[in-house]
Amino acid sequence: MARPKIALIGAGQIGGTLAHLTAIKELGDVVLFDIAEGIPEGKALDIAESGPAEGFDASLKGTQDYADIAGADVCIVTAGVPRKPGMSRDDLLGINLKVMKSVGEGIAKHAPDAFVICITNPLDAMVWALREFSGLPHEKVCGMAGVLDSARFRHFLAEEFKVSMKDVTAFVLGGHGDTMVPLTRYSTVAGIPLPDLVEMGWTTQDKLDAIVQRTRDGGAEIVGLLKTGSAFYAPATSAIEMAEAYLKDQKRLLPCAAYVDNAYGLDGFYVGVPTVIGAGGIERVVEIKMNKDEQAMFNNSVDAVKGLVAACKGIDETLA
Ligand SMILES: NC(=O)c1ccc[n+]([C@@H]2O[C@H](COP(=O)([O-])OP(=O)(O)OC[C@H]3O[C@@H](n4cnc5c(N)ncnc54)[C@H](O)[C@@H]3O)[C@@H](O)[C@H]2O)c1
Ligand SMILES: O=C(O)C[C@H](O)C(=O)O
Repeated sequence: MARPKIALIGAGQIGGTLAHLTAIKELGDVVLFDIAEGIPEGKALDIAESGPAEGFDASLKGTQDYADIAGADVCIVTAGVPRKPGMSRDDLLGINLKVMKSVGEGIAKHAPDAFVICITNPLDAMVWALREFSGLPHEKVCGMAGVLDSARFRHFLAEEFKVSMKDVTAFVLGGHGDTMVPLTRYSTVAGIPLPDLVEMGWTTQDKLDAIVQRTRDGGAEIVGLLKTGSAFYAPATSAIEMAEAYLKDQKRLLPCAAYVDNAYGLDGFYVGVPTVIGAGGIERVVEIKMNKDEQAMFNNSVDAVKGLVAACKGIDETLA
């Protein structure tokens, strides 16, 4: 049986890391696409040359031709521009919307059966636009953010509690922006919810609040340190977790930006929610019960994404 084909649209910091992880984990053969001549070819060759020492079987090809992604099983989209210190993700909307148009058309023409994971920011609006431009089924187009934001939350919690991050679970829902919603009641250490851990004296409410805020600012913290771009190791690893869930039909329950219809009070809208990812793509949107405060934070986040989607429609009339 042929190996799965993974097309990576964008061969920058995340694209290159995705290619490396895909090869090391032997998820399939890789096509790295980018408009920058030489970059995808150079990264593909460099990673391929690491194969003998690492011991993986995967072919890697760099290209500027969308025809090379033909028949891809998975497309992961990072094409576009990252933010710099002082910018918000939303400042990228105009420039990256144009990129989503060409990428959506390329995927529609050459890989219409692929499971598509968008990473480009501002995430929730870009995944919506990518789906519109590509015309692919909603369950085959999603965005990566919740896995990353939850991983950051888990890391900070594991440090605070001095326990293995393997035992920490967390859910961050809503849009991937300043309004994201880290849900403390649904985040646990080995099944013990965070509010109980506060009562047990493992931490204080103030410290937990600070960790929640650090999670919300997680992307900006890395941008402030790197200065020339944004995070790429954890984002790539998070997207690979989603791609693997699809390719191996794992039925993982992962938070991601998915098309929500008839749940969470939404009627056909992309935002971060818990989903089940398997061979069918986004097989299920899981509607969890929220209390009044959680619902208010979620609604606030949805409103922020609605504003960005409206801005997209204002820029490109084919989306209106
Ligand atoms: N969703 C998330 O959680 C998350 C996390 C980190 C970064 N991001 C976003 O991911 C995107 C990529 O980040 P990065 O660090 O890899 O950036 P990068 O600048 O290193 O790479 C982007 C690549 O896209 C290419 N590109 C630009 N226009 C293109 C087009 N029309 N077609 C194909 N390729 C094109 C560029 O040549 C470049 O190589 C940014 O928008 C960033 O904000 C999102
Ligand atoms: O913060 C950014 O600009 C990149 C990404 O969205 C992140 O959360 O790391």
